[in-house]
Amino acid sequence: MNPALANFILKKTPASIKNPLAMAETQFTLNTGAKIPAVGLGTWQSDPGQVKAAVKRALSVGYKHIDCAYVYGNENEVGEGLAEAFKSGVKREDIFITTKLWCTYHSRPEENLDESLKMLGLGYVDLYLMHWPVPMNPKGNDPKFPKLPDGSRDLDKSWSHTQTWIEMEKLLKTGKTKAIGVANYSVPFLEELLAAATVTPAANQIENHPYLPQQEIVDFCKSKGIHITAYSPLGSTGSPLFQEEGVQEVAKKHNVAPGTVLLSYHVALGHSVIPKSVTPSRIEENLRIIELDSSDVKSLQSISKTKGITRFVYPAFGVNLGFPDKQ
Ligand SMILES: NC(=O)C1=CN([C@@H]2O[C@H](COP(=O)(O)OP(=O)(O)OC[C@H]3O[C@@H](n4cnc5c(N)ncnc54)[C@H](OP(=O)(O)O)[C@@H]3O)[C@@H](O)[C@H]2O)C=CC1
Ligand SMILES: O=C[C@H](O)[C@@H](O)[C@@H](O)[C@H](O)C(=O)O
Repeated sequence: MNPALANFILKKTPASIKNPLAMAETQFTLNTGAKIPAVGLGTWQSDPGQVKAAVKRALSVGYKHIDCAYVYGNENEVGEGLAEAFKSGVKREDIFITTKLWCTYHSRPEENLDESLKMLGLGYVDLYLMHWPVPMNPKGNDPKFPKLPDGSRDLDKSWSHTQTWIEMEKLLKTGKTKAIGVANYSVPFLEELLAAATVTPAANQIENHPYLPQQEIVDFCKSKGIHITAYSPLGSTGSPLFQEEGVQEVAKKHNVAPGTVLLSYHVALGHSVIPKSVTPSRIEENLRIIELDSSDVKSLQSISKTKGITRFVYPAFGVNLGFPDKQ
């Protein structure tokens, strides 16, 4: 452990909180039998110029899990950070790397995975996710965000997300990914996928926090053995959930920062969580996970009943993705 961090934890940890770093080392078991670390570093909107240092820092202070995506446009730099971490002794087999298939590659998952692996400088990833269940035109006017003349996203209506999944299943035999999963799947989309699937997704990565509990998809995934990874746990850009009074109350009770509560909440639920930061002190801070009791969890889960539902990430695909708050 980084001595500076150990010192920080010792000084800041009230006696009632048992070893928050050990809590951050929690792992969950996927339906493949592999372990996924509870806490990972997010990399969306982590600028080139910053993300290499962020990845290096994270791995040096104890992160074992990095969340990436082709569409983030920074996998090259994430790869540089990984390479430096490997040089300083981190072992590939000790860390868990997720990346994601972008929408314009739905009919060509292996091609997109190969591009990500090349940029990341890896021979395999631990988890490959379908980023959104929405195929976009692979031959449109932009390789990532093709648009129609009216400005709307150019979707590939000749291809279905279930076909994409069947193509993704084939990746398991290549050894280029250890597991496959989905992201941004609602119950109706997941039902459709499962009806066509031979392999049950290992994970569903969804937006999840006290303003968006998504209990219906969380329960559905649990019933099917699909692990939940919570994205935008702090409310995404600018971490707006730090200002939420209900979160602050629980933070005050435990004498920790609101971020610790927002992250510990998912670990208490048995979910992984992937906060993004490029700020060294925050990267370290986000490894602090405490044990929340059931009354804390209940009070965090009830916040949206009074404050309403807020979904921070909902790209304008122009498609009904089946989430109840968007009907
Ligand atoms: N599958 C999908 O479609 C999606 C996946 N994701 C994944 O989830 C990750 C996390 O979600 P994201 O939307 O980035 O948002 P987060 O909820 O992780 O919030 C990130 C923001 O919070 C700030 N922040 C981080 N830690 C702290 C802290 N301790 N105190 C104060 N502020 C803090 C960051 O600032 P700074 O960096 O400047 O420190 C940044 O502005 C993404 O990076 C990505 O990997 C996210 C969205 C969609
Ligand atoms: O992972 C992060 C998000 O899903 C992000 O990739 C999308 O919101 C993308 O910017 C889009 O506009 O479709």
